Amino acid sequence: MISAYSGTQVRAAEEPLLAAGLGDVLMQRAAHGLANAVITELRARGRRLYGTRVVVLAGKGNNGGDGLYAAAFLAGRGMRTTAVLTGGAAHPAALAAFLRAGGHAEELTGETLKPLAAETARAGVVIDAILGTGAKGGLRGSAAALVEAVLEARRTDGGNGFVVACDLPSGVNADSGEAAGPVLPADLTVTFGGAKAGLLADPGADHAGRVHVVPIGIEEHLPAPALRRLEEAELSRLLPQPARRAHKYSRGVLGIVAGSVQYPGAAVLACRGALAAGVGMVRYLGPPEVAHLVRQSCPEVVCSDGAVADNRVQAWLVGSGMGPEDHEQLARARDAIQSGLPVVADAGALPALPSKLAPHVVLTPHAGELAALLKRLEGEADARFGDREAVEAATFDAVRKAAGLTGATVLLKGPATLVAIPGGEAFSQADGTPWLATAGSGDVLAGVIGALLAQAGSAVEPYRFLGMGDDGRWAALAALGAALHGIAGRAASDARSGGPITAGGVAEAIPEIWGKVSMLSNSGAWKRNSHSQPLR
Ligand SMILES: NC(=O)C1=CN([C@@H]2O[C@H](COP(=O)(O)OP(=O)(O)OC[C@H]3O[C@@H](n4cnc5c(N)ncnc54)[C@H](O)[C@@H]3O)[C@@H](O)[C@H]2O)[C@@H](O)CC1
Ligand SMILES: [K+]
Repeated sequence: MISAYSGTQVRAAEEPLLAAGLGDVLMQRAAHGLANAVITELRARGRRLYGTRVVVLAGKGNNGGDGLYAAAFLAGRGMRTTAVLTGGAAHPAALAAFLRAGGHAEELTGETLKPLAAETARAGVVIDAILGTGAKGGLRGSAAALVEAVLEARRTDGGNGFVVACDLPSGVNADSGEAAGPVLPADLTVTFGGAKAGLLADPGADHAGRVHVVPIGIEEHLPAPALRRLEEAELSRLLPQPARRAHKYSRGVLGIVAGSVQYPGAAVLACRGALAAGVGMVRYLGPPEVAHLVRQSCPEVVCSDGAVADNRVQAWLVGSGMGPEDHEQLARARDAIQSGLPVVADAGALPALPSKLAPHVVLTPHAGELAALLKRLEGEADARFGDREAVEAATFDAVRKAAGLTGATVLLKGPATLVAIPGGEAFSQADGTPWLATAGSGDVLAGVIGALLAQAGSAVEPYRFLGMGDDGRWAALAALGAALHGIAGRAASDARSGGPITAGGVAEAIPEIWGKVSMLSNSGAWKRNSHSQPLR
């Protein structure tokens, strides 16, 4: 699991070591980690160190100090290093070490801005160390102008140097991932002590590139993370396996209220997602025309046009492919949401939610749907997240706000899918491929999460190892669903040499992904499925 922290959490964890006079030691560890990452990257690209040009953009704080010490180390390895001092001053000891190592420093002024931007754009390696966790707002003034000029120079002259962000891309908010000003997108972010939450939430995640965490000795002082990302070991642990004496009802029955005469395919895809994700049985409730199509495509599904109360299920999925005119389906969706059972509320169910929900209700909006929901809840006049762009500019804040206002677990779909519960605990999963942005993909995801809710029952024990409160299990299941869906999408595309995929193709890829992931033990070794018989 990747654990990510707010800037404040990391700074608090540094406090005891700073008080013990270890500030410079921490900085040296960070700088070594950064320099080593640059060397590893150059070697992986088959580039020699000696003579390669490095430009470090160094702010006046400790982030700039890390960058300068790292550049000093690289200068010692024969790299040609220039420091651009963006804040009119620099960390004194780090600058002295950099100059001693043979580095060359330039002040950023109105006159030097253009040539320094051109030099940065041409450099083989750029270390972005303007701002770190001490940033207040985005890049401003001459540092902002420099980054804009570098971006422009790269656009026009095609510079393709490798950009490494020191701790986080400068101007990205460490807590939220927001970027109020220009940002130099990184190929790699080398972050210290623990990942910052803003590196796992868009738009910060988009700017961060790959994220590499360098331990610096503060780890034991870190609190529970602000954001978690499940990796294969946790996914393997969370995936349910049928008991030897399981029957279809004990394995979980999912009721699906989805699709409409206008969008019948959504019902089919939600059913296919659910069937692929291990549920014992799917019951479909909807208009006869849609039920007919569901029966044709998924003969495993039991269809009816009856009432929610007449169907014994362990969880519901409601809303995919439904519109405001589908009164009968919306009435069923409301009944399901009020049943007290775990529910996935998707698409058409989102505008019709009751005002107070609980974390066993999992909302699955995309950015546009989340904006509409927040606009309704916050009131049009005060809405900070009035449109899709506002949500996309601050995804982590938006999803936490929605969880807080509704009381539900909220999953915001995107390249980094975020899941939050009202208490603030959250997950970020980025397992997929941009090919997943295809019609019907969300219906499959809703089906997968519904299936996981149906299989989970009310048990809390299997989730304890995540170190979250009991309500966190709903978010964990939603994150597990997002991960399965993402990995399956990637596998489906890989099977076509990286080509496009369809929503149906994602559903088809899920069982094999499930099998592969569930056979990975926590130590990363292969294990036997719990239901398989020992071979003698
Ligand atoms: N505190 C520690 O013990 C450690 C800190 N480390 C590094 O230190 C960084 C944090 O250092 P600092 O607290 O000095 O903060 P930063 O280096 O992030 O920046 C602080 C400086 O930038 C200015 N500033 C803030 N917002 C600005 C904006 N929007 N535009 C222009 N200037 C702005 C501030 O006035 C201040 O002078 C971390 O990101 C990490 O890289 C590491 O060396 C590890 C140890
Ligand atoms: K930085």
